[in-house]
Amino acid sequence: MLRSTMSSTALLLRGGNIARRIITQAQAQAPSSSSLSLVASSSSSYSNDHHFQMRWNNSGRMMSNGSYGESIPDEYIEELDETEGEWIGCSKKFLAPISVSSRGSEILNNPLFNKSSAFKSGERDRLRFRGLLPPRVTNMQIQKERVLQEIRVEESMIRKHVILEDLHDTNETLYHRILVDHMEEMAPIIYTPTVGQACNEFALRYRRPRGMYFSADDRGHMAAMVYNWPQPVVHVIVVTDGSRILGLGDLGANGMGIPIGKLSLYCAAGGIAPHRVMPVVLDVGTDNEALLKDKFYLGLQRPRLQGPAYYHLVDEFIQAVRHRWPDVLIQFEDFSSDKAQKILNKYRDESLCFNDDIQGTGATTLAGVLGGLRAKGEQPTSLGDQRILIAGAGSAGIGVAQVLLQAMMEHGRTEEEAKKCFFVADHLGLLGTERLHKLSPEQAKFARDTDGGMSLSDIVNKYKPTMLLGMTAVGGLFTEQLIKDMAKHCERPIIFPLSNPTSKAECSAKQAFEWTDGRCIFASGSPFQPVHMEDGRIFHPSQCNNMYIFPGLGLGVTLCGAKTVSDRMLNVAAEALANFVTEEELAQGKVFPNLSTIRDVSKKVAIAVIEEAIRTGQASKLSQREIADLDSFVSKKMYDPIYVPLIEKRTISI
Ligand SMILES: NC(=O)c1ccc[n+]([C@@H]2O[C@H](COP(=O)([O-])OP(=O)(O)OC[C@H]3O[C@@H](n4cnc5c(N)ncnc54)[C@H](O)[C@@H]3O)[C@@H](O)[C@H]2O)c1
Ligand SMILES: O=C(O)C[C@H](O)C(=O)O
Ligand SMILES: [Mg+2]
Repeated sequence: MLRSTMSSTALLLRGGNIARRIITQAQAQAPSSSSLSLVASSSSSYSNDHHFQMRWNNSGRMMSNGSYGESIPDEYIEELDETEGEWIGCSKKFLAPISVSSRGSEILNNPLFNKSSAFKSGERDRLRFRGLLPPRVTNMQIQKERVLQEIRVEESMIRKHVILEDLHDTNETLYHRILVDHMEEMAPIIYTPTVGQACNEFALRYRRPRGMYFSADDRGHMAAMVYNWPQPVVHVIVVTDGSRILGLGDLGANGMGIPIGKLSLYCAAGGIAPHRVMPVVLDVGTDNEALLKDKFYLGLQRPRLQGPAYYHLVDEFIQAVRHRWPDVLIQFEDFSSDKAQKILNKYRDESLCFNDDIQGTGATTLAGVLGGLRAKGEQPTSLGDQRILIAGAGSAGIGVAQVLLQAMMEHGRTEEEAKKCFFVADHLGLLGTERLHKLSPEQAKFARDTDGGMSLSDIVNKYKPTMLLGMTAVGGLFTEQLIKDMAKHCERPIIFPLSNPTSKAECSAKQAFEWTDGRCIFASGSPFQPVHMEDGRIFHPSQCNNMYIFPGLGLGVTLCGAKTVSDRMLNVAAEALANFVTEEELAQGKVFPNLSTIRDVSKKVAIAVIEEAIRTGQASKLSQREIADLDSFVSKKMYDPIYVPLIEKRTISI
């Protein structure tokens, strides 16, 4: 049964004694290293929570183990081919099987377990679906190539999105593999900007259920409803009430596309296992006239709940999920700004939650700004010397202002000094103290004593800002004149039109580079193609999107057992992201790392967040051993989409 050479060894491990035999063999062939590790990992494919690792030294003594102690349950070994269980590189990673309670067509129809044509012959017999699949066995590589081919010949972004979401509904492992391996190409399809169109057309394209809906008609039932969710453990929830989907406004229950897209990134970029996430829509109605009349719309066709009734519904939802999953991270997403900050303020100190549009965007933008300063040859301390014009005083604009202010204070400025750096404007012009009574406490902090109501162009000409950040959801707001005026006063203006999707960007990358003669430092919320200037120069625009922060932040807080998300965590996350940008990238005009590195970025962000949690005594879940080597702890916990051998539960349980 046991193959004798390491290179081709691929074994389904089922016994402690045999495991030792494998190790002995492996040792014999191991390079000069003093230890060799056998990692039996079900975390790699299905969860972050079952994982064991054993190390033997060269004399055959076990050096360390994981949660399963010294021996693996006494079963037997079965030969498999390389794609089922395999030794990977010199880390000699070995995949343990997953035991599943279903079999036959149930498995084929379960997107978490389905491998489609890649089910091996033995597995087809073992799980009793021989004959239910076409006979030829392929592998994941071939499957991936087929899907990529299908996506690449398709020109329409929304059709590409549909192809990928169909795959998401049928084979999550392959779906996430494709995202991990081709993040730069796939992110704009499954996430921003295409997810905006997917939300607009959500009801029209609705096929299979994904996520949970808690509606105004479910009041009083939510504590019971949460038990309808099929997974016993959930680590991350992304919830929206659909009231401000990207810059597209109130899309009601159609907003479900956003939690789905964000959670795909949690899995592929942040290494959270797909069965540990739950997308949620709170359907409190909609004030979108078109949806109220749309016969295909699937949400409640009545005006939105307001006032206490609204907040009671939110509260019932929070209590319900906390009751079933006390440690779950709740990410609030795309709530309209009048509600977003209030909800965050209510829950942030008592439970593990954060608002991505306020805090995630703040941390991401801080990282981009620090990158911009580096590109200009300036130190982070010079943040407090900047003049920052923020167009848009909603949750995003004020969230960014708050995080930047905090960072300035960390670099030695007083709050009063730091506040002077900001010029925050909304649709009525510069926030001024004369309208304090109409501003939220968070906005009021940035109101200026003079020039209240001043227009963007007058602010630029009078105060000569060094940075222009757009979070207005007004496409084209940054006109040629405005940008040219910026560039007149500042050698290298930082220009970030952050509104999404692309149609709402305050200006395009091409416009910003052309209007500043290539001098600006640019990043946008939605992606733009490289800009080819007439003189032959090529600029590579960066994407300043909160996807660089939330997956790693979520991974960090859930792994370490943090009870809350602190401001410092966001700050260290931003610094970790900023430090990830290489000199080479900066030289190309980029202030964010390539998306292809996002898993490494998320890991660094997670480690920074965990270190902060350790510092403040919040890392309740971690052992000393894990704390001593956070890098390998986090790496091992990250979900990696690969096919793992499946066996029937009654035969073995590990
Ligand atoms: N890049 C990212 O990661 C990211 C993150 C969060 C939000 N966003 C985007 O930011 C945008 C805003 O989000 P929000 O939640 O703050 O929305 P919001 O509607 O609450 O805020 C918009 C703000 O823009 C102001 N505004 C409107 N017209 C203006 C004008 N002509 N001049 C100046 N200000 C004007 C409004 O008064 C309001 O203060 C959205 O498009 C969203 O997609 C991007
Ligand atoms: O969803 C995004 O792409 C970023 C942000 O959360 C937004 O609301 O625009
Ligand atoms: Mg958002």
